[in-house]
Formats: sequence, C-alpha cells, structure tokens
Amino acid sequence: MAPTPSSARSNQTQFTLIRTPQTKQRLNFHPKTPNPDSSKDHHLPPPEHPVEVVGRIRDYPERKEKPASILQVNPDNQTVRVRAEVGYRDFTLDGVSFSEEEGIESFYKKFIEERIKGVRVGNKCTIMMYGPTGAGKSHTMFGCGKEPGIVYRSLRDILGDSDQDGGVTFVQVSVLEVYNEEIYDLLSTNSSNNLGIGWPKGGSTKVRLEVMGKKAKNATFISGTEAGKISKEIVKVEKRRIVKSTLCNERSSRSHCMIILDVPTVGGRLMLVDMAGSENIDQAGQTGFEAKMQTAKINQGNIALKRVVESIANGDSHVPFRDSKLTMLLQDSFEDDKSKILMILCASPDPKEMHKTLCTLEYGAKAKCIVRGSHTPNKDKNGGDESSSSAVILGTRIAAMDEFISKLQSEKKQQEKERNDAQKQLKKKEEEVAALRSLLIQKEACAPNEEAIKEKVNERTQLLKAELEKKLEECRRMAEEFVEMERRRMEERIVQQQEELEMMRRRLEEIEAEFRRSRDGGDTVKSVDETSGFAKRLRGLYSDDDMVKSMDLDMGDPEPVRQVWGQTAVSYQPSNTISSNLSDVLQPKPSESMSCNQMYPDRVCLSTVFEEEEVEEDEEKVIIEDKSICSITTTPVPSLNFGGMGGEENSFNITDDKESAMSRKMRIQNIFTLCGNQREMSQHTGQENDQLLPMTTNKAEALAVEEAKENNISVDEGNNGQIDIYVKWEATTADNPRKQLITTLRVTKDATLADLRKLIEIYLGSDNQAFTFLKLGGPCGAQVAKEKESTVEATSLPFCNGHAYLATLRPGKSSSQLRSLTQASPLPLTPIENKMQFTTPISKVTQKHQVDDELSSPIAAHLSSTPFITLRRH
Ligand SMILES: Nc1ncnc2c1ncn2[C@@H]1O[C@H](COP(=O)(O)OP(=O)(O)OP(=O)(O)O)[C@@H](O)[C@H]1O
Repeated sequence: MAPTPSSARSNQTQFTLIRTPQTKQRLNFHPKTPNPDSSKDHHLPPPEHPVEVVGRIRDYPERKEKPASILQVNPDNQTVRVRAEVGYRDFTLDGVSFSEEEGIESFYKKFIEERIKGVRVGNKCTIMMYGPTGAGKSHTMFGCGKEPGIVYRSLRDILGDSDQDGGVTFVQVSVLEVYNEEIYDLLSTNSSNNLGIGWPKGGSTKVRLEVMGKKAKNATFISGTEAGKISKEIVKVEKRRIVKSTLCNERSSRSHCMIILDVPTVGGRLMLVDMAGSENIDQAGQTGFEAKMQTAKINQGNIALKRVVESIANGDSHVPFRDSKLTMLLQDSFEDDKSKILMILCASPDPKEMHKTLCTLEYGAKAKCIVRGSHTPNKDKNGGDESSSSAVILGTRIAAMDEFISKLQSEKKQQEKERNDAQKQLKKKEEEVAALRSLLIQKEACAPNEEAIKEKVNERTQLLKAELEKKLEECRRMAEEFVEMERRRMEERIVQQQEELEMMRRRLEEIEAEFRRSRDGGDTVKSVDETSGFAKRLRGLYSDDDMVKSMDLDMGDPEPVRQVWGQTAVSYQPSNTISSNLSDVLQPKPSESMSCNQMYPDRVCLSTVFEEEEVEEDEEKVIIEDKSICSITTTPVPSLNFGGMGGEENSFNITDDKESAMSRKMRIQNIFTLCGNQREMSQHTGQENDQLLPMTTNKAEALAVEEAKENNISVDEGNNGQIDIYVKWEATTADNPRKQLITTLRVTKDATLADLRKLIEIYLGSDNQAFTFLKLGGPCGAQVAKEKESTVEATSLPFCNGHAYLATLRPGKSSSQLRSLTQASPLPLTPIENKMQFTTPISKVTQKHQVDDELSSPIAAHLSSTPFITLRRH
C-alpha cells in the first residue's frame, strides 16, 4: 500500500496517524486522468506482479506476560491492521501468518511449497526475508533445533527424500555472504589471509568474490542429490556468518546471506536471501566509527533494494541495481520473466516495535505493486515487433497503476470517513469538556456562596448561643430568687411552728395544771377524775417517774414524714435548719423523686421532710401523754361511704356480704351502747333533747342505731383498749359548702369528748376553730355543751360501720376560720399539719389503699382538703 502524493499531502494536513521517516521515499505517482483508451484494456492480460509479499508475525514464547498485540489480521487473511493509540493503518498483502498459530512447517506449506515445486520443474524463484533485526528472519529461514527452516525444507522438496528418490534431481548450491558491500563465499575458506574481526577463528578466512554481470564470479558450489548431506553443509557454513550482539538481537546477523540453489537439468533456480536487519544505526546501538560504518553499509544493501523496488514499481527507465552488491546479485530475480519474488516481511507484534513494523509493511506494500517494466523486455514470442510488445507492457502497467490508484482512492475515502467520525467524536468530547468546564466554573462560583452560608450559620449560632446563655442566666437568677424566697418562707414557717409549739406547750401546761388541780382537789375534782380518762391517763403517766417522756412530732417514724405537694420539693432538715442547697431543691433524692415521679410523672416534685428533734423535754412529755390517749393516723377510712354527706342519701356499706360476722356484732353492740349512752345523757342533762338537731343527717347512722337496739348487742371497743374516731364537720352549710372529714383519731376507750376536743384543737392548730360536738344516736342529733364534754365518753358517739366512732362537729360562729381551715395552704409546712389540695395524688393514695373506686372520689375530695398529721410512738 503506497499512498499517492495527494494522499501523502492529505496525511500531512489532516492525518496525524502514523508517519515514518521513509514517507519521503514513497513512490511518487503522477496523478493520472482515466486512460481514454482504457476501454481497450479489457483485452490486455492482467498485470503481472513479479513480487508477492506475505507477512510473518513472530511470537515471543519465552515471555510470560505478553503485551497486547498491535497487529490484527482481517478475516481474509490478507489485510493486516496496525493499531496505534490513535488510529490505525491497514496493509494489504498476499497473506499474513502469525507464528504463534502457524509454525514454520505450516507457513512453508501455505506460502512456499508450491513455488519450490515450480523450481523443481524449471522456474526461478527468489525468497527474501525482510524486516528489522530480531523479527525472526533467520529463524524462519534456517529454523531452530525442533523446526527446520525454509532452506532445508526447500532442499528436501527439490531433491526429495534421499532414501526414496536417491539422486533423481541434481542441484548445485552456493552460499554467499554480502557484508560491508563485499561478497564472500561461505563454502570456501582462505587459510592465508586473516582479516581480523568477525572472521572465523583458526586462521582460515572467507573468500571474497567479485561480481561479474549479475553473478558472483568463481563462487564455490556444492552439488549433489541428497538433501541431507547438503543441508549439513549449509548448517556448517551458515555459522560462518558474521553475527554480533546488538540491542535488538543477541545474535544479530550483520550480513546478507544468499543461498543459491540451481537445478541445472531443468534450468530452475532458487535464491534464498536472509537479509540483515533493516534497523538504523541508532536503533542498532552501534558506537564507534567502524561500527557505525558497518551498520551504514549493511543498510546500504537494504536501501538499494528499496530503491530498486520503487524504481521498478515506478516504471523508471533506470533501475539502480548496481547501487549495491546485493541488488546486483538480485537483478536477475527482478528482470527475468520466469523469476518470481516472494518477499517475507518479518514483523513483531510488540507495541515497542511499532515503528519498525510500519516501515517493514510499507516497504512490502511498495514491493507488491511492482509490475513488469519496460526494462525487462519480454520478447514477443510470436515474432511481433518490439513496439507493440512495449505497448502491451505499458498498457498492463497503466492498468495496474489505475487499479492501485482506485485502491488508494477508496482507502482515502475510508480514511476520510474515519477522520470525519473521529472529528465528530472529538467535537463531542470537546462539548463534554466545555460542559464540565462550565460546571466547574459554576461550582467555583458556588463556593463563595457556601462560605457565606457558613458565615451566616455561624452568626446565627453565636446569636442563639448568646440568647441561650442569657436565658440560662435568667433561669439561674430565677432559681436563686426562688430558693431565697423558699428559704424565707421556710424561716417564716419555722417561726410559726415555734410559736405553735409554744402554744401547745402552754396548753399542755394548762392540762398539766388541770391535772394537778384534779389530783389535789376534793370530791368535786375526784368525780372529774373518775370520769376523765384523759386525766386518769395523765396521772398514771406522771406517777411513773421512770418513764421516759419526750415530745417529738415525728414519733418513731423510721422515715421522716413526706408530703407531696405542689410542683417543687424542699427537704426540711431538723433543728430548724433549711437546706437551701439549690441542687437539693432542684434534684430531690432518688427515693423522694421516685415516689414523686410515680405519682406525678409530669411534675417536678417537692417533698417535705419535717422533723422536730430539738423540742424541749417538757413538751415531749406532754405529747407522749397525748399519744397514750390517742393516735391520729392518716389511714384512709376503709369503708365509710361519704357519698351522701353532700346532701345525697347516705349509703353505709351495710349490705356488704363479705363483712365479717364479728364486725357486724361489734357494730350492733356499739349502737346499743350508744343508744344507752344517749338515753343516759338525756336523763342526766335534760338539755340536750331540747337542742336535738332538727333531723338526723345521716340515715345510715340512725339505721345502725336501730339495728343495735333490735339486736341488743354490746359494742366491742376496738383493739388494745383503743378506739378509732372519725372526726368530721357537720353537714353542708352555706358557710361551709363542703363536708369535711377532718381526721381519724385513736383514743383510749375511756376518753371523753373533752379529751377529744383537746386533741382536735391541737389538730386544728392555732386557728382555734370553735365547734361543738353533735351527739348522734337517736333519730336526731344533739349538741353537747362544752362544759358537759368532760362527762361524755367518746364511746357514746355513734359507731359507724363496725370500725370507728363518728364525732360530728358543728362549726362555731367563726365560719371564716372554718373557711380558712378548709382552704389548702400552698405552703408545705405547718407545725403538725399539711393542708393538701391535690385531688389526683390523694386519690392515687386512696387507690393504693384499695379503697373502692366509688369511694375514692368523694374520699379524695375530703382528703384533699383534710389536714393530715402522723404521730408515732418512739
Ligand atoms: N517465530 C518465532 N518463534 C520463536 N522464536 C523466534 C521467532 N522468531 C524469532 N525468534 C527468536 O528471536 C531471536 C531473533 O530472531 P532472528 O535471529 O531470527 O532475528 P533476525 O530477524 O534474523 O534478526 P537479525 O536481523 O538481527 O539477524 C532468535 O533467538 C530466534 O530464535
């Protein structure tokens, strides 16, 4: 494939594919217009191509990792494509063979065997190995140990197997070497001259020959009919070739080797030419003047052969055969009509060798275009004149040229198409690059925006942080204020408690004084003493000097009394000290917080722990006296139904089937006792009947009394000589809209209402709420005069529900005091009471004590406003 000048120009301007230094040496075809006489060409014989070109691509069996091949063969096995990083070039040859797939034997059979048969019958054939050093020329020509090369296979084919054909064909074989533009006879040795470097050792030298005409003069030949013997000789003399280690080949042939095999009987001739490597000086890595000269002279043969090929192909009148010894010896091969040339292009698939491979294929493509020229006149065998013969030849050449030109044009079109595709792809890629670039620019433009956003976020964060800190500071200040306020409130409470304690102490002193008076007094006092269980009790206690008397509001509770109230919790420490520790305030102890959290999961709890330990000893004594008389508990009323106390019908749980017979009996006994007392009281006083309440406010109580009368059963006075008394306010009045269960007291069974009053007054505290007892036993209740209270026993009160006595209090004139009593104090502490108004938590407490659901609500309503006190014994 030789580009036309036009294509070469287009390559320069449009193609940047693959260029070689040899481009300038390309055939310079003149553009030709279509031959007007081309119509006449159809009778011309097809153009004769004396040179056929096949490619042999070597293998690298010794390499473990083979590089990707740059050579690719089309399915027609004639076009080899050289792939570069960008683009490719196709070369159309007469055949391509990969030594990896086809060994020497199959290559020989495919491309050479037929020609050798022609030689045997008188044809002339020249087989040239062309290619860069190390491409496998010698390997293909002479073979290796396992595979004999073309030389030995040709000999065997021409002479036949000596054992079978023995001497049918006779051949003469000359072996020449062209080195440094000199011809040497490798079959002859000259023992006298020693030419030095490169020559065989042992004193013998090669014989230099002169060229006479187109042949080497006086060349030695070996003749014979046995291929084996001749092959052995050739093997021997082939080793005399000058070889040298180069960068490209460890045993590089530095000379051209020609084996000329004549078959004189038929006039056949076979010329086998193993050319030296076609590399240039730099590639050969030769240094020094002599070495460079040597490489230059080796190349001289190659260059001369190229010129000859181009000249023949161009149809030049002069073909420079005489430019080198090699071309002089090959002249016959090109000029003889009977001679055919087979050029084997050896190439490497290694990408590193791409440049050499391209040069080799370009050279082969040129050689393939050679047609018989005018300088090889083919005498008209039919006796025609020379001019007509020349015209035929010229016509043939023109046809060949036209064919070549059309081929190049189609290649050019193909390449232009590929170029357009490549340009389109390039444009597409450029667009992509432009898009990416714009994206990049956009991103770069966005970068400052991100910075601005970050800055804003930082600013906002700082602002929020400052606000947060401000609010935190505010909260801290509020907490401190709150703590301070609580502290002050607590202090006030403490003062108040101290005052109350003082008042209690004074009251106890009064009681004590009364007690002394009763002890020291006459018969009048004695009667009081007999009737007053409380005084009796006091006397008993004071008569025992060994008894430890103490007063402690927290009587024996293993844990301090805790009342849940409000939304905060304060831990109140003994000795009137206030724990104002903020952490204590805001973070209650785990046990406290747990109880609080269970009851008020959504609230912050404040628990009050109230302990009085440093109370004066005298006060303690009095309290112990009180304790011995009664105990006030916060135990919820078990089954007392206060549903009817708000005006609705009372519904004591008298139909409870589960009530034990014992408790029923006790209740009936109690009612009888009450009834008896009522009658007794009426007889003694005579005034109470006048002051009977207009109606019994509690039907259940009346019912219980009647029941007791009917059954005539005495009441059992409770456990351990103590009885429980429910203390409640009378029915609803305008002043007192709610019924109030005040508390439950536990007193000795011989306690009088006067004793009860004292306890209730203590319980009610400094408010000193005025009240009178209502004695309910008959159909109507009656007020008990205050002065008569000491004569009326607590057991004369109505007995309710088999559990406790009911002390109903009628408020005195000071209803405002009652109101204030019923109103819950928001403050946690009063001396011995806590006024709670939290329905929900109290109802929870009552549920905890398993009060019926029906009862829980009204009881909770009462309990929520009922002051509690817990007194325990030490
Ligand atoms: N097809 C092949 N398969 C295996 N080995 C090969 C092949 N071709 C060449 N070789 C090996 O490569 C090395 C070089 O080959 P060779 O001498 O034939 O190259 P060359 O073209 O003759 O080089 P030079 O021009 O320098 O003489 C040798 O060792 C040879 O055995």
